[in-house]
Amino acid sequence: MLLRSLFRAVIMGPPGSGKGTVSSRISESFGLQHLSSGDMLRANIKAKSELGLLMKSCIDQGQLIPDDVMSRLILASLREMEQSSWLLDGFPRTVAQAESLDSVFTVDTVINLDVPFETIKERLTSRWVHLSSGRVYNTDFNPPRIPGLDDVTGEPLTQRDDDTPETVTRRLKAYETQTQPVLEYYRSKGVLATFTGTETNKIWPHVHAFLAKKIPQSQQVRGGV
Ligand SMILES: Nc1nc2c(ncn2[C@@H]2O[C@H](COP(=O)(O)OP(=O)(O)O)[C@@H](O)[C@H]2O)c(=O)[nH]1
Ligand SMILES: Nc1ncnc2c1ncn2[C@@H]1O[C@H](COP(=O)(O)OP(=O)(O)O)[C@@H](O)[C@H]1O
Repeated sequence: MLLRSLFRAVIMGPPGSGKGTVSSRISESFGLQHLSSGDMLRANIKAKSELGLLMKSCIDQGQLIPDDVMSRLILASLREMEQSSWLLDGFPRTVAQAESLDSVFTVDTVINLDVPFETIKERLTSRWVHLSSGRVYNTDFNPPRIPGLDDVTGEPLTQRDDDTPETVTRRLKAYETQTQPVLEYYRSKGVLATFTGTETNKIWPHVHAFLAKKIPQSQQVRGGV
């Protein structure tokens, strides 16, 4: 068997900062497996499990899911990806979650998308998603080829129940109070890399150049941006 070193990364940033969009580009360029906490939660909700109902009520109110539930869910998935290089998107969102991740895995790098709140609010109300794949569109930035339909499957796109202006305000508040301390946690460990800007297409080349230096050449799928 060919042994190679594994690379484990986390992507952080306020809701709507472009984590999902940048994660897709990172997976495509560097072959990291993308695990999105929000996509996992929405899959649980769609399956209508009892836990899914609890999750939906938290999400729709713009609140975080309790740490113990969240850590169990994510760590179970990561244990199944023991042999993979991965990119975690949306987890950890609290210092307690970061500590539980740390107790099992070493995070090599944390990419922090630093996008102003004013920029984000407009984006989220024009976000459209394909629920089962997690593909994300925007009526201004990256519209689907046929309005309202997913480019790959042709299935209808939907808007998220938590992308209303009121819930976005609550999510940004939760980010400030509960998630920003996680940035400090990773900064003190020396693994935080912050990318500031208002446009994903301008931020992305910097993220690409940064990762190209960190990830062994053998793991990179494509060279270009
Ligand atoms: N106008 C604009 N929209 C963007 C940009 N980058 C991403 N988006 C859109 O903003 C919304 C939020 O992006 P997403 O990647 O889902 O962010 P996340 O919530 O951090 O995962 C989506 O509808 C994206 O298509 C950008 O540079 N400009
Ligand atoms: N790590 C987490 N801890 C607690 N709640 C979470 C976590 N990840 C996602 N959620 C819940 O799911 C919602 C949507 O998350 P996500 O899809 O990552 O949205 P966004 O990328 O727009 O911030 C969050 O507002 C929160 O209620």
